[in-house]
Amino acid sequence: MSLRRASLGFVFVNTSPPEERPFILKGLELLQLPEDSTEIQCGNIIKRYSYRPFLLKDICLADFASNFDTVKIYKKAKPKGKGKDLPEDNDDDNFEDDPYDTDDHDEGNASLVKLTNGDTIRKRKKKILRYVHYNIEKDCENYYREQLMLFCPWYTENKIIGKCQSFEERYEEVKDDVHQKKGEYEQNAEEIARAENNIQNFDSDNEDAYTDIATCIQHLNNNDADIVEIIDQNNNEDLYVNYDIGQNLGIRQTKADVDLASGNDNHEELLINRMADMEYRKLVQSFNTKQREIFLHILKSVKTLNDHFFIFLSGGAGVGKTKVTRGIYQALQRWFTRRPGDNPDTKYILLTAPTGKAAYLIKGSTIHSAFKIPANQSLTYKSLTSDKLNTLRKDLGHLQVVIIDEVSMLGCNMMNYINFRLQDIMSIRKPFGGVSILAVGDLFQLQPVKDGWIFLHCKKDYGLLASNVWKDNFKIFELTQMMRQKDDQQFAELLNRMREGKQTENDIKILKERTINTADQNYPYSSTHIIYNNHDVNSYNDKMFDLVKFTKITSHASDTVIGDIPDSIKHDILARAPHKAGDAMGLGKVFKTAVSLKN
Ligand SMILES: Nc1ncnc2c1ncn2[C@@H]1O[C@H](COP(=O)(O)OP(=O)(O)OP(=O)(O)O)[C@@H](O)[C@H]1O
Repeated sequence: MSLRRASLGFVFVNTSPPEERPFILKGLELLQLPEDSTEIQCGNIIKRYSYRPFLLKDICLADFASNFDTVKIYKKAKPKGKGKDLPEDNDDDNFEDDPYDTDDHDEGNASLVKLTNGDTIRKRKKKILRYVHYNIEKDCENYYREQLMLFCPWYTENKIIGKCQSFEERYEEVKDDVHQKKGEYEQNAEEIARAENNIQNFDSDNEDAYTDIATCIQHLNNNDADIVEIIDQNNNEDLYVNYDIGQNLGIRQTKADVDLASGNDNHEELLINRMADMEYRKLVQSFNTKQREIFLHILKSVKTLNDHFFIFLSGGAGVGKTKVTRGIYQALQRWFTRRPGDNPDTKYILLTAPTGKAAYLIKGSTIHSAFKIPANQSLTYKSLTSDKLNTLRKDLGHLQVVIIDEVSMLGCNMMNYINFRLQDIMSIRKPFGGVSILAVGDLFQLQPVKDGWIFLHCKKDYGLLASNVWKDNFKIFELTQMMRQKDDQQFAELLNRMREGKQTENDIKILKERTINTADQNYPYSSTHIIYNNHDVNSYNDKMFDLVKFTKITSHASDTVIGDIPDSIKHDILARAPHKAGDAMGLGKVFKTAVSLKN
């Protein structure tokens, strides 16, 4: 289960050796440090643990990280003027490293614990603990160091080893305590490790082991059989079936892979947050020649070139752009997290789209949210404050590839904004900060809203004088083979002819035959409607609402400000809340719905 959807929170402790741990630089307070000070890093869990007071001397890092959160102390101050003491966007304290863990508090709360560096923590609901998980066989010293670091109390990290010559030796001295403490966090850890080992060394002798760990195997086998059928329908079946993506990606070929290639599949990959290996391989095996070409080209660029790539993957409706993008995303995700100890949550690739709906369809993020671009504002580039930039760097600092779907809806000013934002995040003055871009879409489809086409010169930020990042950098790769099936295919071919203005008289006739008037008895009210402007959308929705005979509900929005802050500030915040739906990201004051209506 993805931990993002669990009811418990989780915390990741980076147990890599100190010299390999990334850190976040302090903001403006750096300027106030003495010249010879080396205290340039922001706080983090491990540092805070070493600052714990005597009262917590016996707790280990695992308990500390899992049980305690940092809190910000809110000093009650009398507001002097309108909006004067509104909470600020930036917190000028030492908690930039855990922006989502912090909580506001009054001074003098007895449940708070003060650390020796002045920070404050508070006991909260226990969180699930995640850490690097070194492999005892491949990296045993780091394995033992990690166990000691997490499950034995310490104050100075370089003294964890004690007087011993190796971490293993020290571990032997305290292993009973470590086991006991570890058991609280990892129940059945040894059995799971054994099962994982079995899966990796899968052979015919223990193939039944899968039924113990995955009871849904029969259901999956049935699904797989369907997918294999699709592969079999392909004219070049040998070519695809024998193509082994594993070799290309460094994934060892297992007995299960061989079985899969021969259609005899019974393998289930137990991985979190990504497509199962088996499904992924089948996806790649089903690519046609051109799809495979672009897929391999991108993989090769990532694996062999030090330089980045800018590719525009285009093609008409139904040529498989989305399908190939899914494959590329999965392949890159595996490539970037292939080393043992790589944190699977590190963002090396971003899957984005210009609108919420397009982002939802690819299970990605909108460009606005991924790059913290303010909505409803002019696209003149604004740098982030150093605190916000540090937070974003922490999240996206390892970025290697950005995939932008439905790129036709992305305007030239927005493209410019992304270019500058990535340069700021990566601190590299090269196009897109040295991050590769895969733009996917069809410029004959939807065009940008309130922005110019991507290939035009933008009019902001001296854009008319500058070169155009799209024209200067991007190379086009076009998919041409229509892959839609049966009835869909005929219609998609018609659309593709229209796309190029080459529609026939018969095409026009077919389209005209399909027009229907609202006065018609068979008018399909429940079909999706595309309406040109918001005003007509609202009238249509009101009409539908009136027509519905089932239970109707009308909700009126009411804005409230909660929190322990003075009333005058609450009023100020409320006064700033937008009233029009257009200013509130489409959220109106009245929401109407009814049983049987869908939005
Ligand atoms: N190599 C393939 N083998 C079998 N089916 C395929 C292949 N490539 C694509 N398809 C199928 O063709 C259909 C269209 O694919 P996809 O949605 O990826 O195309 P698209 O170019 O993104 O289309 P659109 O621009 O309309 O969104 C899907 O049903 C997909 O599963």
